[in-house]
Amino acid sequence: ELFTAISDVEPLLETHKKIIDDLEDYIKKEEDRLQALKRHLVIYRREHEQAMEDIPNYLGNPINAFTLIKRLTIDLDDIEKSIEIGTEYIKNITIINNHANVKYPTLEDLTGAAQALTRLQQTYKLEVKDLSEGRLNGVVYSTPMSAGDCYELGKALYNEKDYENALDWMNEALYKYVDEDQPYPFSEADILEYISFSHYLLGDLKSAIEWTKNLLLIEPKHSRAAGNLPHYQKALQEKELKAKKRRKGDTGEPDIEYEPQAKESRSNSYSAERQSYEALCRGEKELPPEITKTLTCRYMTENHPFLKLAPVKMEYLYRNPDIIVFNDVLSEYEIDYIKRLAQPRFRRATVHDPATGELVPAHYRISKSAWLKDEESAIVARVSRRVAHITGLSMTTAEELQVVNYGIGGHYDPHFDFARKEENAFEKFNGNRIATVLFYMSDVAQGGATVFTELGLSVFPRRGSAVFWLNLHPSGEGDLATRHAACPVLRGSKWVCNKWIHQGGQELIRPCNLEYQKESIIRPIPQPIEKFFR
Ligand SMILES: O=C(O)CCC(=O)C(=O)O
Ligand SMILES: [Fe+2]
Repeated sequence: ELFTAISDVEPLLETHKKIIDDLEDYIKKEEDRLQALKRHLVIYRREHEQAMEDIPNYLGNPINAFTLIKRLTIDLDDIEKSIEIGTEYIKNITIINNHANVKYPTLEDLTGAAQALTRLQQTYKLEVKDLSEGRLNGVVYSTPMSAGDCYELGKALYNEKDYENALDWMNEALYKYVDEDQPYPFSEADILEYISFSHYLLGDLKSAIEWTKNLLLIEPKHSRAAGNLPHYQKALQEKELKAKKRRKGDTGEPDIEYEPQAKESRSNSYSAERQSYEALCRGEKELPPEITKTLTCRYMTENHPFLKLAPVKMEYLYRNPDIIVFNDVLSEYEIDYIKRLAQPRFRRATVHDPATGELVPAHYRISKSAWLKDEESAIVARVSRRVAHITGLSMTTAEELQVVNYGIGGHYDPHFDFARKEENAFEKFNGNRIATVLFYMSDVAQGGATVFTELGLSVFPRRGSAVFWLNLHPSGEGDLATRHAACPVLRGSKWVCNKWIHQGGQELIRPCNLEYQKESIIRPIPQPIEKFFR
């Protein structure tokens, strides 16, 4: 027993002190924990209220979509961890247990949203600073991103080996972290470590050394940094030695050096098509006057007797090859109906992975789509009939109606709609895709144009209109000038549906001929429609 001698009790005071310290420490941690949870609650509440004010507008903003996914993945994990270290009582109300029936995004979703943001950044030349402040093209659309948002975004990109973009976002995270004074599950040193390691992986040893030194200044005992520094320094020395030797011409090695990829060299290495695509997406290219002066518009009454009663507004967007837009060819009712029918069947666009033979999500095409049959709905059949009327082509071998919705940063890289000879596709359709009719079922607030990379033409979506072009020359050969793409959606949601018309059934309507040059799509009309109605 200790109490019998005061001297023996004395050590108890130490224990006592320890308990005070421990308890203080524990309470401080609990308070921090509750503080962090309260902070999450405030953000969730604030964002939810904003979202409910105007849901499509809120979710149509890529930054809001990203931060929503982040809140439901990374932040939710954080909250859960916080709660787990709490009492049994709190454990019993764990969020996930109680809401098993609601949807949660996955970490893949977070990565996807992060990649979408960098795609938008690159295509539309957006600055990290603007995005992180919630600005798109000069207008503020969302609450600024926090240091934590930027950090998680940087981390997702880093994990996808996109070190350039990871660096930009980590730098932004650092900038915000210093000002924010928030309890985060990561430290300033963690950000600095990502920055230095990204520099290293990009081959920029000098910057890697610089940033590792910064890290060691704020956390001198950081063991990985302390280990990496001499490694980087040695690598740099060797590299400089090699460079010196090479200048003298006595390395005996081939003259190749791994240089850090500068930003400029990155953008210069883009293919001409990529550059054309991005400029067109930004709406920066204008058609030359030789083309624009040939572009006319009129009411179309030919191709089918029905059009005499209901003429269609048609406008040339390009001549030879002819790209035509038909305005007001889908009604609001039809649009809503088609969207509602398609949505429950949506699947992510997939491709066959040649290595595994499995269907994997296609990176060149980020969207969800579904197919609708004429037989299942009078509305779908009506749309097919309308396509027949306005194009004058037979629908006997056309594909079903494809309905597509593009998500955050959704896009479709440059492609042809026709199958190349070697692809051997479309046998069951009696021939190649002779024509495309692409209906727009939404306006798009920013981005989302359909662009023709060979022609230098951008078409910005207009709800209810349809673009039409022939993919094949009269000889049946694919027309390379029809190469086109769907630009990433910057703000808003893009809905389209399309009808692909095949060669089979057109033998008498558009007999093929061996001339390579394509003729005009629409036959000349005898009289303008206005005369009928006057
Ligand atoms: O959505 C667009 O603007 C173009 C879509 C497209 O080219 C396609 O689905 O083949
Ligand atoms: Fe296409």
